[in-house]
Amino acid sequence: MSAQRRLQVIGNHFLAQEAPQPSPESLVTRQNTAGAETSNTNTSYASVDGRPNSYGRVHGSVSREPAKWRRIPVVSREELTDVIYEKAVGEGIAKITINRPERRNAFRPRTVQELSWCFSDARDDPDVGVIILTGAGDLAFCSGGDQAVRGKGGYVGEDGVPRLNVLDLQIQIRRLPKPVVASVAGYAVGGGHILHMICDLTIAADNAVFGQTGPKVGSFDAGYGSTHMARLVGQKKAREMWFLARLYDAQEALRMGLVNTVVPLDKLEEETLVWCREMLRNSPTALRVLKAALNAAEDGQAGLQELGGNATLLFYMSEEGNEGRQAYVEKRAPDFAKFKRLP
Ligand SMILES: CC(C)(COP(=O)(O)OP(=O)(O)OC[C@H]1O[C@@H](n2cnc3c(N)ncnc32)[C@H](O)[C@@H]1OP(=O)(O)O)[C@@H](O)C(=O)NCCC(=O)NCCSC(=O)CCC(=O)c1ccccc1C(=O)O
Repeated sequence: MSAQRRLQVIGNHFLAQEAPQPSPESLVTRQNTAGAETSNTNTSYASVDGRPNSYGRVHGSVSREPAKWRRIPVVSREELTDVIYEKAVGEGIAKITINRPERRNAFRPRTVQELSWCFSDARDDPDVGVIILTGAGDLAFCSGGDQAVRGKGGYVGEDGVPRLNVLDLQIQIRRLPKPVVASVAGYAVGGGHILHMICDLTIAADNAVFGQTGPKVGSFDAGYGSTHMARLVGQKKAREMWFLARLYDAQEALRMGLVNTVVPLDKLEEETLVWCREMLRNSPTALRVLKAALNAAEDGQAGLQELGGNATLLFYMSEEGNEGRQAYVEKRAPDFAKFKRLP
């Protein structure tokens, strides 16, 4: 441990002991003004006596400071028009913003293509540990497919080809080996609702509105959009959401298990950053394998392939895995006998 880090840890220990202790009430789940449950926004950990436990003493609390965003205007050699892509300076957070507020951030094929490029960049960047997906402005996260460019076989881009390329994007987010957090203000409806559901976590502003509109406009998602929804909210509620195509406010979405927390609109980015920073403190491999495992429970053979890929990655990083490769390169028999067969 570096001297600087050691000093910081010792400092945190004393700070935690000497700082005014949060009251037990501030540590438990609170009621917001609407009377519904919101998760604690203090980022204190629950503790038996209201005092920070040893983890809290060592690590201190998570910063609520705004991030300093660096904009990346060109990705995959393409200038972004429909999406804003940013990375937080000095911390492993990437933010991808759907930027068509005049259409409530509806996506057209180009939007989806740009989102895919950004997610791909964030996946490949070893300094990025968590990715935020959000929408420009306060009125919408995303209102789904842009109905103005919907043709007979899908959404039509400049090349004139009809596409449903958002389905590929859903799979990309699902399989991305880093947490993806939806930060939702305003409407998350139609295909936009599916995008937030496919993200690993959803932080909702108190003005957020959720729901499927497909059956009202002649569309449906019989893939993740319905089956993953049923895993989140249960079969009855999923059928209600799709068959009636009603819209639900943020508190209702929280009660249904569609979102992780609800915060005041002006705290949305702050709270999203806190959740990201908290995850960034944790083992990236643990998060990666957990995401793959949770996916595998739902995704059949494709999910097992993803989980299996993680097992292979870890094996390639092990001495035993390298002994096999090294022996082949050196044209000798591998000595696997030296590796213990653990129970
Ligand atoms: C989102 C609204 C409820 C917001 O209402 P409001 O605040 O009153 O704003 P408006 O005045 O309605 O909207 C402002 C402006 O934006 C235009 N707009 C909004 N949404 C869209 C949209 N989706 N497409 C095109 N344009 C949109 C609106 O027309 C206004 O423009 P003006 O020029 O000022 O008139 C409300 O806007 C609303 O209900 N929007 C439509 C929501 C909707 O039905 N979305 C499509 C659902 S279907 C879908 O997303 C399928 C997606 C898909 O590709 C798919 C297909 C198959 C399988 C899976 C998928 C998948 O996505 O997963």
